[in-house]
Amino acid sequence: MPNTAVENDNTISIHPKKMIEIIDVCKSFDERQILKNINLTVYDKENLVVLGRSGTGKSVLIKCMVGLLTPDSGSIKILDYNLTAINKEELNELRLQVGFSFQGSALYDSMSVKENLEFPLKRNLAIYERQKLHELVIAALQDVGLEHTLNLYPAELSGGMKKRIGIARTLILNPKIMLYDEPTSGLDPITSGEINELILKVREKYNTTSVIITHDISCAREVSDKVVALVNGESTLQGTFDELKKSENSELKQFFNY
Ligand SMILES: Nc1ncnc2c1ncn2[C@@H]1O[C@H](COP(=O)(O)OP(=O)(O)OP(=O)(O)O)[C@@H](O)[C@H]1O
Repeated sequence: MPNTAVENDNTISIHPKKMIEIIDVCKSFDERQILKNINLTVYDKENLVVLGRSGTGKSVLIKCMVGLLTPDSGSIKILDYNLTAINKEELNELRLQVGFSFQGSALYDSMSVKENLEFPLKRNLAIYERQKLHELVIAALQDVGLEHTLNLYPAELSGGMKKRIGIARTLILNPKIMLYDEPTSGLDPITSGEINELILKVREKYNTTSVIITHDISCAREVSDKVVALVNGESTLQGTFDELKKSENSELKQFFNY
């Protein structure tokens, strides 16, 4: 993790930069409380995995982090933006710096891979020059090892390829933070392993800070610096993968023994 060194007389103190800070976030739907006092901090270039069973509120949490849902209480600070007091213009600025890789890849079926990748460049960065678009699309495809799919359509891609193209489409805007929602769901173990490698490669190349939402234990083990387990909507279990593996919490034990 890179640190900011602050020199003060003869002493050097090290302050890792906070990229995401979530304090006491609660969210309910009707009478049902999904998130209960969630607290977590993600530092620069850190990979935080949010681990939890289906329906524990992992996607609700990630949606709160990009302003798609509003928490009932608590605060969310991302980069220098306070999401609980953000205006529309600032939210748009923030969204340019936060790449959200959706669970289902969210590719447009009627567009080729090339058109899918050009879309955010045109819409978000107003880049229309053909040569520039081509260079950026090829570079993003090279990053995920899929240059040869340029003219294919989503229906012609495997599940793993779709996930990679979804990541390329997010990376093309050069975000500071990557949010991955279930990056390995529905994939075989070998393809999942390739996606895990890609997540690590993305961090190295782009210096991204990442939040990875998953219920895939192998993914958590491979990519995490830190893990937060959501159990009954609470984030009380936090630590490294090995620390959480030793937890006596019965739900977490079942997870690790699965
Ligand atoms: N917009 C919504 N309105 C009402 N209930 C919702 C809404 N979004 C999510 N929920 C509920 O919140 C709970 C948590 O959903 P969420 O999608 O966050 O689970 P998850 O942990 O991501 O599960 P999975 O691993 O299966 O994707 C579910 O019971 C879901 O029905």
